[in-house]
Amino acid sequence: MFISFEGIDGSGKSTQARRLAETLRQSGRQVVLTREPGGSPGAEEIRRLLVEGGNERWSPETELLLFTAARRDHVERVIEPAMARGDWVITDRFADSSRVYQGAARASLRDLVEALHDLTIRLEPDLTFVIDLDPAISLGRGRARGGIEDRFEGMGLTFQQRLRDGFLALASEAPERIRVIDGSGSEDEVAARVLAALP
Ligand SMILES: Nc1ncnc2c1ncn2[C@@H]1O[C@H](COP(=O)(O)OP(=O)(O)OP(=O)(O)O)[C@@H](O)[C@H]1O
Ligand SMILES: Cc1cn([C@H]2C[C@H](O)[C@@H](COP(=O)(O)O)O2)c(=O)[nH]c1=O
Repeated sequence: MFISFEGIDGSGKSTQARRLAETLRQSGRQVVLTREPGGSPGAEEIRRLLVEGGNERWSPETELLLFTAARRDHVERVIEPAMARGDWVITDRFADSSRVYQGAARASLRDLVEALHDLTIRLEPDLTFVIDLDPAISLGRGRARGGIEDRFEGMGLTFQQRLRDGFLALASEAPERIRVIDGSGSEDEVAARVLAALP
């Protein structure tokens, strides 16, 4: 089973991905918990290029190519081998992040995002949880981690609202794969909603 967690910056994806992995491990399953951009040594190097780039270093097209190259390596080196072993794979972000951040909210690269995905990735999660949260709340969960996430968070409330709309639009296009989880309330409350939405 291949599961992705998606959503705007600070919505609680990493927390919920980790909690689901812990719950599944407690029930005896082998689980690989991973993330994007990154998840494999090569993809983590590409993540550093994106982080160190700052806002001005890469054009939107180059940035999309870097995210896609990182994903290709992650799929080849981590996700597919884990699935071949029969492990569960839980990833904190996958292709829907490119669809929304690069394809919908930031630049008009939607067709290129899909073309690159079809040519080089050709894999979708069995199940995707979009952790949905009002950006006023996620931005309020103030963190200053100094990384790529801050770059997008720094683009403000309007941008984060566009991202949220993008994830909700994707969910309505693929209801068989994507479950929207209310990300408000305590960690425990959100974790219970995720578990209740597992098939
Ligand atoms: N339900 C919750 N209520 C309050 N705080 C939360 C909740 N879930 C997570 N947090 C806190 O909010 C912050 C962001 O959570 P987390 O890192 O899980 O989000 P994220 O969506 O993975 O963020 P990013 O995409 O920016 O990496 C963390 O400090 C985390 O401890
Ligand atoms: C996979 C992927 C990610 N992004 C953006 C989304 C976030 O702002 C950062 C990653 O930060 P996180 O704290 O690790 O979630 O990168 C993107 O724009 N496109 C992508 O494909």
